[in-house]
Amino acid sequence: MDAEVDVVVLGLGPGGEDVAGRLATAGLDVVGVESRLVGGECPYYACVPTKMMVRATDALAEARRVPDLGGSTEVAPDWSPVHRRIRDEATTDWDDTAAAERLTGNGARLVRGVGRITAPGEVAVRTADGEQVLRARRGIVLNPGTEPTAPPVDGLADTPYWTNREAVRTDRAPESLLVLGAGPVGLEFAQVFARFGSRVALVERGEHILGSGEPEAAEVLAAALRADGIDVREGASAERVDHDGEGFRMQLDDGTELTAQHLLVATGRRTDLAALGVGAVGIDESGATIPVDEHLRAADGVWAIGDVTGHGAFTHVSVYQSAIAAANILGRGTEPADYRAMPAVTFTDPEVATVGLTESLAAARGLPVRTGTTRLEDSPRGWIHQVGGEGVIKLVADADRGVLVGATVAGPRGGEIVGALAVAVHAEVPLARLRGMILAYPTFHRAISSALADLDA
Ligand SMILES: Cc1cc2nc3c(=O)[nH]c(=O)nc-3n(C[C@H](O)[C@H](O)[C@H](O)COP(=O)(O)OP(=O)(O)OC[C@H]3O[C@@H](n4cnc5c(N)ncnc54)[C@H](O)[C@@H]3O)c2cc1C
Ligand SMILES: NC(=O)c1ccc[n+]([C@@H]2O[C@H](COP(=O)([O-])OP(=O)(O)OC[C@H]3O[C@@H](n4cnc5c(N)ncnc54)[C@H](O)[C@@H]3O)[C@@H](O)[C@H]2O)c1
Repeated sequence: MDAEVDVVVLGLGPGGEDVAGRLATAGLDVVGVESRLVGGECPYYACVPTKMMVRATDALAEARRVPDLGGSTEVAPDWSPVHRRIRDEATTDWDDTAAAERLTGNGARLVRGVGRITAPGEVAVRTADGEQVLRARRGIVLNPGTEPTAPPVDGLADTPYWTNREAVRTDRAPESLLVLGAGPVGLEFAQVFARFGSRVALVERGEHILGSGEPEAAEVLAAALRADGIDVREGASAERVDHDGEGFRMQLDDGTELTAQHLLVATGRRTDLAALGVGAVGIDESGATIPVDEHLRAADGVWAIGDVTGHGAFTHVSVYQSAIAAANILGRGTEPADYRAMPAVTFTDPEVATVGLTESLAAARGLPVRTGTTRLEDSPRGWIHQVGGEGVIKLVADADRGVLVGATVAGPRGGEIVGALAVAVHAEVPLARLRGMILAYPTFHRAISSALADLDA
């Protein structure tokens, strides 16, 4: 049935679900349109299930460190509790009933189908029963997220390769796995499966793993992955991929041939803006992202949030933007979006956590950059921790303003340690004040003071 409503939310990822709930709770007539699962990628195929995997692998890794520290252990990895947890606790067998009820419980309506903007203020939804047209009086919020994408490697498209979606659903760790792409997706899965006994090779065409992350952190992580037995190949490109019904064969540009039972393609994400029909509201359909202003406005009566905005493909960004967009739609003033202290954590062991700018990004912006670095294993806590205590803290300062503009922590609990540095970047705490802090002995975060000292050296 066609309908006239206040707001249509097209795509219900973490931000879309949140914005629909906020607007409906505020009394607006809201329809959320979702073609797959309410909640989006994060709870069913991404953050939550992968972090359940990581939790299990961290436990295995710590158990394997016992002989170095205090006794003996016998570790026999078993994927079945991980799979059970993902299927039963995280995703309820990839069923979104609870999320859909949460949405409707907040007063929004749900239309299941593929939506497309057909005119300003108009969304046509292809549902199981035909087409439904929704007219939005106040506006449309776009939260379509991203789909996994594969590079144009000869033969690849004809093979049954995995993306994150198949990898999350697997009921056994593969005997062997090729991972193409060493961004956060490839890195997390490569280590998880290696620690569950898979023979893993990781192929990255960039100069080093971790993409635009700090090279010092990439080096620490690459060493840890190699210690896990992963064949890490940086600066390597796949030329051809074949599948013979049993397994994969990958030809690299240096002539090497790699084989494995499964292939995970983790080379990034894309959104089909033309399929979303954004040209109907004057947005360039050929771009990779939808440009938004600081209140998430993409066009007259159109807001966009989440991965599609290009401000960081993270759940915390999607939900952060949702609050700002909702306030703007409701005519409530808010602070404009501010990404200066954007945090990101790759949940490997060691965790690699960043906030704000890397050294090269800061330099590219023309800032007078100073950096300070310290190794965690040289700190009292790292030395006490011993095995698994390796890592690095790198600080990036704007020398003229005397504040941190970025930081990276690679090490045990790096994602927690970076919280302190995120406060410093966000609040622009003067370096002199930071140096005056008392940091508990012997914590990992106390090593921040050594990195600050190095900043002055
Ligand atoms: C393996 C993996 C691990 C990750 N781990 C983390 C992590 O630990 N921490 C973190 O912060 N982030 C993580 N991410 C990123 C995170 O999943 C995304 O940033 C997050 O899901 C936010 O995305 P979103 O809100 O833009 O939309 P998405 O979650 O992508 O959801 C968009 C929704 O829109 C729907 N949709 C799209 N087009 C239409 C249409 N035309 N009509 C109807 N519905 C439509 C889709 O079906 C989908 O459900 C991970 C990603 C991956 C792949
Ligand atoms: N812990 C987290 O927060 C987390 C975890 C997973 C994913 N994510 C988000 O999901 C997004 C997607 O992650 P991703 O890892 O798929 O993408 P990505 O773009 O971050 O990394 C892809 C990697 O693949 C490499 N690559 C591309 N084409 C290649 C080729 N032909 N051969 C070899 N290597 C190739 C790239 O150089 C890059 O290093 C990220 O932007 C991230 O924000 C976040």
